[in-house]
Amino acid sequence: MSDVLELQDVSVVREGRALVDQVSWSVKEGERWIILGPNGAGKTTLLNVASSYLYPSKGTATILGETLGTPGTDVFELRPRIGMAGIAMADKLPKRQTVLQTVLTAAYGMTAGWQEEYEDVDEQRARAFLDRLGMSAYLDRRFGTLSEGERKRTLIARALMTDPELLLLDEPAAGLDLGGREDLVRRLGRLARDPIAPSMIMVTHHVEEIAPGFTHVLMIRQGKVLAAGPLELELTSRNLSLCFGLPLVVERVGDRWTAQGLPMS
Ligand SMILES: Nc1ncnc2c1ncn2[C@@H]1O[C@H](COP(=O)(O)OP(=O)(O)OP(=O)(O)O)[C@@H](O)[C@H]1O
Repeated sequence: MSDVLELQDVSVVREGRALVDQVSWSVKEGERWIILGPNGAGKTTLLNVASSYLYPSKGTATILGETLGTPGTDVFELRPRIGMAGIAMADKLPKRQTVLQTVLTAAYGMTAGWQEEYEDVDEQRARAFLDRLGMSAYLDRRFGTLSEGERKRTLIARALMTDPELLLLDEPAAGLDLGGREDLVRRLGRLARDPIAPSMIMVTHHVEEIAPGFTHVLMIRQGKVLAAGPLELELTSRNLSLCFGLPLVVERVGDRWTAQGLPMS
């Protein structure tokens, strides 16, 4: 299996502080990773490196075989190979665009613009991805009028539109109600188990949001890797407690995970 992402001793330093601190991590083709960690741990910073939008201050980051900051690497060729769904992207998209337009513009590497002649085949693909994310009833709705959950599902459909080799999801279930979360987890589970779906990395704060089909976990705290490896081996009560800084018990229930704090003595 080839490497989709290979970080070697990567640090991201801002104002003298390492937001990501000497991280070495490799993601192989077909793996589906969860990044878990408390607020401010450096999860989004790490995802920004993986998306090629942030260069390491130290160390090397190789994404889909391209090493950032080396002469042979053109990030403008690399970026369309990476799908990214997160709040930062939502803010860049025009609120007046319809849901279908929002997804379609991704095929042309744009956030806006409806003057282009779109190919039928692209429109069919956009409709198919939106259908897969349960958004068929919203094709003509303006993006800015969507609920949090609907927006998140649209962004995932949009990220899939370029047929990425690597899909990055930044807290896709944040802000969703219980039904919305479970619906999204089910859809992400279907995607994660699809053998032709891209390699995936999902940032989350909650083990309950880990969809079946995800295979590995990276736990970070204060920019440092605390644990990295297969979920069954690394998602333990001990690691989770160290990661979040309080005693936690994690359990696997069927093909899902749940965690809770130990009662105070
Ligand atoms: N440009 C910057 N300059 C200085 N500090 C920054 C900068 N960007 C982020 N930080 C800090 O880096 C740390 C890590 O931020 P990051 O967004 O990666 O954390 P996170 O794990 O995604 O957090 P959350 O779970 O709250 O979203 C935070 O303490 C944040 O305040």
